[in-house]
Amino acid sequence: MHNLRQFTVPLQRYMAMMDLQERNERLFYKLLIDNVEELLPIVYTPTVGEACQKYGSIFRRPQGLYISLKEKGRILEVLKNWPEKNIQVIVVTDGERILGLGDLGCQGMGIPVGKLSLYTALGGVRPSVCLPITIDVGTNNKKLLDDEFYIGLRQNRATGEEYAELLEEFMSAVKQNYGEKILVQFEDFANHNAFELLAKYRTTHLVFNDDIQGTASVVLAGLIAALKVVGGTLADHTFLFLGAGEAGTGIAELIALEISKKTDAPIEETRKQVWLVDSKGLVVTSRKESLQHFKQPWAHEHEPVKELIDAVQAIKPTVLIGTSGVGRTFTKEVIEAMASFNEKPIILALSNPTSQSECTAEEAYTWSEGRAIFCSGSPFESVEYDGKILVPGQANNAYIFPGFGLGLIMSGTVRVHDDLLLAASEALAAQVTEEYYAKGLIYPPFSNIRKISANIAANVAAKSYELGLASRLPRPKDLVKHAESCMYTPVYRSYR
Ligand SMILES: O=C([O-])CC(=O)C(=O)O
Ligand SMILES: [Mg+2]
Repeated sequence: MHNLRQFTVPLQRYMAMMDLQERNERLFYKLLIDNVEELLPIVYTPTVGEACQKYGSIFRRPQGLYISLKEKGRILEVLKNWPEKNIQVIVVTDGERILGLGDLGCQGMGIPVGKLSLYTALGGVRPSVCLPITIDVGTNNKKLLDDEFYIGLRQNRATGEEYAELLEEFMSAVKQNYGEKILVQFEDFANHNAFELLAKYRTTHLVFNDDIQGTASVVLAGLIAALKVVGGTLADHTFLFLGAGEAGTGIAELIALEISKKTDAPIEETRKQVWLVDSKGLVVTSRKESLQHFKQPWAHEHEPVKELIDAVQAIKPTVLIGTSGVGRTFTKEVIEAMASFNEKPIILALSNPTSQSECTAEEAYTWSEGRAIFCSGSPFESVEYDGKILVPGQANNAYIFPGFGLGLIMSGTVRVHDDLLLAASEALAAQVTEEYYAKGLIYPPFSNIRKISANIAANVAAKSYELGLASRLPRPKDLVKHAESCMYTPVYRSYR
């Protein structure tokens, strides 16, 4: 840590950490676990975003497996080249929508690498069973195509049948090589592929889309916890999203599902409490024909509204959630409006990395006179307002996916069911203690993440056994203990 702290530029720390991961894996994980709050922003959001943007020029050696269009017809063979034979989790991207940074092509590899290092550090999944994969079908990022250091195929993205065939070959090769219970986490695919891939493979493979389902589970957990601070039930709230992509519609659906389960109202009804704004304005019935299919369930009866501020005024949400990937869109007017009709407005600026956040913590607190319950996707420092220190929460997927994955693996779960996501949310929310509520916090600190992950894993596994999706029998009696006993822990002997 002493050496690492000599570097003042976050990207240099990132590079030093990547070198360490290569040179001494145990020390890498020991450091990451013992200094998680300090190092998470380095190996993960926001620095990993910058690393992906500059991946070509900071490249030293490949950290994962690249599968390109050129390997079509030989993907199984390529998988067999990876030195580890026993793989349990794959995180795969095609780099088309890296965080809120857009198409970074092959340089998106930083994301699967970073996510899997959190599987190990936060969720205790052994490093040797993790495989980062980037599928290279080209990039439409002109700047990268012209960059002499770009590491991927220099062509525009393959689409349509060519793309679908490559993905199909990949998914079947993965199952053939690693078996039925290999967990495949889709990460940072563009909307137009993400929903389709999830729908296509969720019935035949153990797949999980972190941007749709992981984000949803984390945000739902925060909202369940927030009820303790603001009162009422989820059903009493009205939700407005800016951004109707993977995160927005994924969160919206899980909220509607949870309310439906709690109130016995049909989901078609509970969806009406959730409103989405996309780049063309409020998603309303009159736009239905022209909407992409994943937005259609959210087209409600309302006159057209173009601007976010007007939608906020018209809908009067209690919860405002930003998932647009576009920074600085929660303006002073928007936050002030939220604060004018809510005693404690819940404001979640989820877009990553920090540069894409819909507003800063300071803006949310200042413009709401210190009353907002604010969380962001990427971390923000505490803010002093009116003599008080206000601590923003980080509503980041990293709370859920490592524990969620551990729960699936340790129970031998064969398919991901939405109820498992709800189980993960409830387990995370249950980790927020009175002490945190009193400070207005709706997420526990990352310093407790290993314990949190064990609890999430246990609750997910319990639900999986209950639903008959878990193949590892007999079911352990104490699932929290079992989760802890499964977790990889880098230990050093003390000679003192
Ligand atoms: O990586 C993160 O911090 C969360 C995430 O999945 C994304 O923004 O795509
Ligand atoms: Mg992502």
